[in-house]
Amino acid sequence: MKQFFSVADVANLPDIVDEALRLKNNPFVYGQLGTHKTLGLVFLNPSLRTRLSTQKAAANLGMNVMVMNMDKDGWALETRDGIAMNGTTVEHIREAAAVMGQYCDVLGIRSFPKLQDREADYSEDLFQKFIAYSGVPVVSLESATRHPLQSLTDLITIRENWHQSRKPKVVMAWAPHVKALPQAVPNSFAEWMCRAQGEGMAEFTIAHPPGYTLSEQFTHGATITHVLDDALADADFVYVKNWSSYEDYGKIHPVSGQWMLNHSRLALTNQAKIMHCLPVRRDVELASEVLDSPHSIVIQQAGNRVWAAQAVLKRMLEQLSVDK
Ligand SMILES: NCCC[C@H](NC(=O)CCC(=O)O)C(=O)O
Ligand SMILES: NC(=O)OP(=O)(O)O
Repeated sequence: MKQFFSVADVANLPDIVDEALRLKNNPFVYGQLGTHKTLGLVFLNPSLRTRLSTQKAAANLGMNVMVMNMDKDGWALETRDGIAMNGTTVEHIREAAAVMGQYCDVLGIRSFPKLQDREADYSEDLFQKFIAYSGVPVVSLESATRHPLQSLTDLITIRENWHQSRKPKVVMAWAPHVKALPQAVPNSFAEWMCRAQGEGMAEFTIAHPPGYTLSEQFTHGATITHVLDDALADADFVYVKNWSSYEDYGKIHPVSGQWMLNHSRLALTNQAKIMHCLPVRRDVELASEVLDSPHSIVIQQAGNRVWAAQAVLKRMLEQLSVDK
């Protein structure tokens, strides 16, 4: 594996899920694989889970890790070509990424969308330039349009919590929020679940209010409804997430009806397990009574971030030794 940006970078979905679960049972079995290899984690936005779980995964593989909070500690980064840098930006991504590639064998980068210009965000310009100029394998720590380490984690967590022979019904339910959030997490979850559905691993439904349709490139094959209660009927897993509008890009539209999942809504489901990538705003996105109930698997889900990251880094390290 030379990059981890989308589900398309995974050749065999069941294989990587199985491998992550084997690593969970036996975390240190590849403890020498990363000896004398350095992982650089570059953050242009805040993070708790991604930062700590990826560091821990790398440590389990014997790697050294360096973390750079580029937004706070780095020089202001320029990504545009063909302009004189006579303003506030100090260092061009051409040099910055290339220099980090000199110090690191694998790089991870987190870069959220600005939510102002859809075409610019969805071009993934910064991420693609980072890959192009760093010259080393790059793993997404959440880009403008996707969060693949989260989505792999989500698949692992569903697998761990499903013991029946029929396919689980997985519902991604839009939830309210006070500010405009990226579509990266829901795009990515949809992209991974549509692939899983295509491979007979699940049935996937998305429920959102009118005006919150995601780009079809991520949701192709999913059942989509504007009626939350219809979606919740017989659901085995409910993945709660807010996102801002893709159509009226980055905007929040007023919604009618009650979209926050609470106990009475939960009663419509098949005793569903409740998932959220976190951080979650209690009693805005999701009722505390649900978060604090045995239905919630959000902490287990966050814990599984380690094994997703470890499975991905392991594959990148194996590729490095092939390319050597
Ligand atoms: N990495 C996980 C989610 C990150 C981001 N959430 C946030 O920015 C929450 C901010 C707040 O609640 O103010 C998102 O939804 O894409
Ligand atoms: N779920 C997730 O990516 O969390 P952080 O933003 O804290 O890394």
